Amino acid sequence: MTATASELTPTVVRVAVGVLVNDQRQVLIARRAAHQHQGGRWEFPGGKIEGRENLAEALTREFAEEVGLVLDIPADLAPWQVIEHDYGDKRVCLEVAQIGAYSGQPEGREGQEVRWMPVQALNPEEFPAANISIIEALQADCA
Ligand SMILES: Nc1nc2c([nH]c(=O)n2[C@H]2C[C@H](O)[C@@H](COP(=O)(O)OP(=O)(O)OP(=O)(O)O)O2)c(=O)[nH]1
Ligand SMILES: [Mg+2]
Repeated sequence: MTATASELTPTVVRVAVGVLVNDQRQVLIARRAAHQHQGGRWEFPGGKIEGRENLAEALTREFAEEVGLVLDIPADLAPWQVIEHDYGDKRVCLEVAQIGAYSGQPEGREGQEVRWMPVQALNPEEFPAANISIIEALQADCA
């Protein structure tokens, strides 16, 4: 029997991820809730790209919902990195963007821990495995 396209191509979840570095070379991170996929690990704020959203729209919505920040980013923001990763239980494609400007004070709007972490202190082992190339690039940039 011939396999259907959906059997051959497991769903890849598109995720918008925002990397926000302040002028003290600290990056905004949040702790994923225990019940979530990759629960307990630190992440860069973001989430699933919904419907017809583009990257800027998804990041704007997620940063408002999750950390209460208003982003000042171009509507046609292009990803800095695109990372496909297969966790075994879930396949993701992270569209990672650097956030140039924002307003507001970050707070965990969903009860999660949120903090500014010095870029050089980021430990890849505390993040989802897909994040390694993000952390390596940030640490090289800020070295
Ligand atoms: N936000 C974010 N997600 C990441 C990172 N690294 C990484 O592998 N992921 C994965 C974990 C999840 O499988 C997926 C993000 O999905 P999510 O469940 O947080 O999406 P969401 O914010 O829309 O949350 P929800 O409403 O569905 O709970 O991407 C990261 O640095 N930030
Ligand atoms: Mg999220």
